[in-house]
Amino acid sequence: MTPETPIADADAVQDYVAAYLAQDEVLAAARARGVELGCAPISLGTGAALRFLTTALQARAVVEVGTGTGVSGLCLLRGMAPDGVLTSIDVDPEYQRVARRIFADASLPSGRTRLIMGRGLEVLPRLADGAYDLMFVGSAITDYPRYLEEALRLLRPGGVLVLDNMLDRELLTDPDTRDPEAQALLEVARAVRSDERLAPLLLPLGDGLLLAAKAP
Ligand SMILES: C[S@@+](CC[C@H](N)C(=O)[O-])C[C@H]1O[C@@H](n2cnc3c(N)ncnc32)[C@H](O)[C@@H]1O
Repeated sequence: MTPETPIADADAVQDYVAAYLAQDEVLAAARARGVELGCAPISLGTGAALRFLTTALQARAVVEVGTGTGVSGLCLLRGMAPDGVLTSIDVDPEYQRVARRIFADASLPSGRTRLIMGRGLEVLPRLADGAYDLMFVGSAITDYPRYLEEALRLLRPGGVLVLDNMLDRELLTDPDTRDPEAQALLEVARAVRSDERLAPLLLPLGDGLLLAAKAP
């Protein structure tokens, strides 16, 4: 489908969104590996949004939690400045091994990516204050409220926090309101909305993308 084709139904909307993301062979391979390994790569629309954001921010330093097989990393890097560095954190060394290979296949110099193995909440406190243009988080939902605290410290003024899965239907329609993941989503959404230092924007892409820009 091309952007000129009329939109017929909900599935067609996803194709329509996808037409805005140039998915070359490397990106398609990263996505296929992610699906094969069961690590749920970001959606095409989310990828387009990440590339858009790093381009608009002229990002030179980005941090993400949840490397996976490198789909989100590739999208972020494609918008970043040519000498920009992506710091990507994951608990799983196997996923990071696959992502390292994908980044090499994309002809990215090794200095453009810094892959750190560990839990987000253990690694983020070691990173420098105010040094990042964008932080992307797509894993460990129960930790989201703590990621927000870290983002407020790590982002430069004008920097953007991007949280994925914010409209996860299964979680948000779960009748068991004590579910820790559902609680964490609601808590972080409330915290973002009520923080005067942040300008929020919720986009219905993928499982829901919450953007929060830190006031200059
Ligand atoms: C949904 S996948 C990420 C997909 C990736 N963003 C992509 O588009 O290819 C989630 C990843 O987060 C990692 N992960 C889970 N909990 C984590 C944590 N507490 N800290 C860091 N990484 C974590 C998993 O190992 C997995 O690779």
